[in-house]
Amino acid sequence: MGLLQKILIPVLGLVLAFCFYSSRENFRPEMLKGKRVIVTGASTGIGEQMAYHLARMGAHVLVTARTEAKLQQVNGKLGTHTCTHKHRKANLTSQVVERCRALGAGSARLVSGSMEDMATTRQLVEVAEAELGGLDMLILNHVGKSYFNYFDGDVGHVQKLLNINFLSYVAMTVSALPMLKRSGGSIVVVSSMAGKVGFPFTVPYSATKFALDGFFSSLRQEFNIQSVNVSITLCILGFIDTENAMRAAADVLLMSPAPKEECALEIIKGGTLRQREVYYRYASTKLPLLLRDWAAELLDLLVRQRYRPERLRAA
Ligand SMILES: NC(=O)C1=CN([C@@H]2O[C@H](COP(=O)(O)OP(=O)(O)OC[C@H]3O[C@@H](n4cnc5c(N)ncnc54)[C@H](OP(=O)(O)O)[C@@H]3O)[C@@H](O)[C@H]2O)C=CC1
Ligand SMILES: CC(C)CCC[C@@H](C)[C@H]1CC[C@H]2[C@@H]3C(=O)C=C4C[C@@H](O)CC[C@]4(C)[C@H]3CC[C@]12C
Repeated sequence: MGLLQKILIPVLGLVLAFCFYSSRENFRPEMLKGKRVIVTGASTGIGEQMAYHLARMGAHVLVTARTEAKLQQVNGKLGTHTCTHKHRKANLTSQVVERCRALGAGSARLVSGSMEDMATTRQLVEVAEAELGGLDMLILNHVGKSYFNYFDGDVGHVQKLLNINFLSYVAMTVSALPMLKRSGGSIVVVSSMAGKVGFPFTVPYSATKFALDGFFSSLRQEFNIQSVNVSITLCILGFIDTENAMRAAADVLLMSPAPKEECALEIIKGGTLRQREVYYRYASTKLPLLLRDWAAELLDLLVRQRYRPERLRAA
């Protein structure tokens, strides 16, 4: 009996775990060929890298961001295309879009507008319907600008950030759902470790990311009960080396960031395989979360030890 408990049961557990994981479908880039995908917040960072991966895989990509320099580049000249409309619809040439086309995208187009305004979300989805004739994957990735410092008591900023980082995700989902139901498509929600655990210096941002978990994890349950064939993948990311993140936090954090290119690919893989959650990097996100429910104070302490508050920039 002793031998059975010590050796056989763990071995059986390992065999079962191996069978479970190896029976899962493997990712192949061809899975994205011809798929119609929206990537929000794709002018920089992880969103930009996702657009390039999707383009290489032959997807039809529709990228969004506000109208800023990088997306205003027309025919190689920065800022020559001045925009008089609040929301420029469809088919604008941009740096990111140009590169997507060069990389082999089925098609690539830009729709710009601020996600602070819920009317924009509806317009974005309408353009997708008109131009792509449907939608297979909605990747919600954009985030509004915030500060990396002690909470400053600005309630208006929390509200604004909730609009951009949370409510617009809800509104985009509601508008895109009929198309996603028709295609049996996927919703990919880019969140953060800061949406699972409280970290210092990102109070408003963290609130918006926790809200995403509440909304989309509940919605996933309802989809399941109602047999709605639309997957929801919540992505839990650690520190990633995007320009904005590095500028805000690299001096203060005692940890090395993971590469945005690999991060972008892992998000696409997880969404395509219809995984419930993506953890990137796995070891530095999933493992600390094991502590969260059983030794929360220990996790809080370990986290604080990785911060250098004396290096915060004066607010
Ligand atoms: N980098 C990191 O360390 C981590 C990132 N994440 C998550 O990954 C995702 C991407 O992060 P990252 O690549 O670093 O972000 P970036 O700051 O590089 O990109 C943010 C994108 O959102 C767009 N955006 C900003 N404000 C608005 C707005 N009001 N309306 C519409 N679009 C807007 C920006 O374009 P524009 O300004 O032109 O509008 C840009 O394309 C986010 O969801 C973030 O929370 C999670 C954990 C860690
Ligand atoms: C020690 C471990 C348990 C892991 C800790 C990981 C922590 C430190 C990681 C996980 C998520 C990360 C933040 C994030 O999600 C997004 C941004 C936005 C960007 O513009 C500025 C940087 C910032 C605040 C990241 C800072 C570092 C965070 C808190």
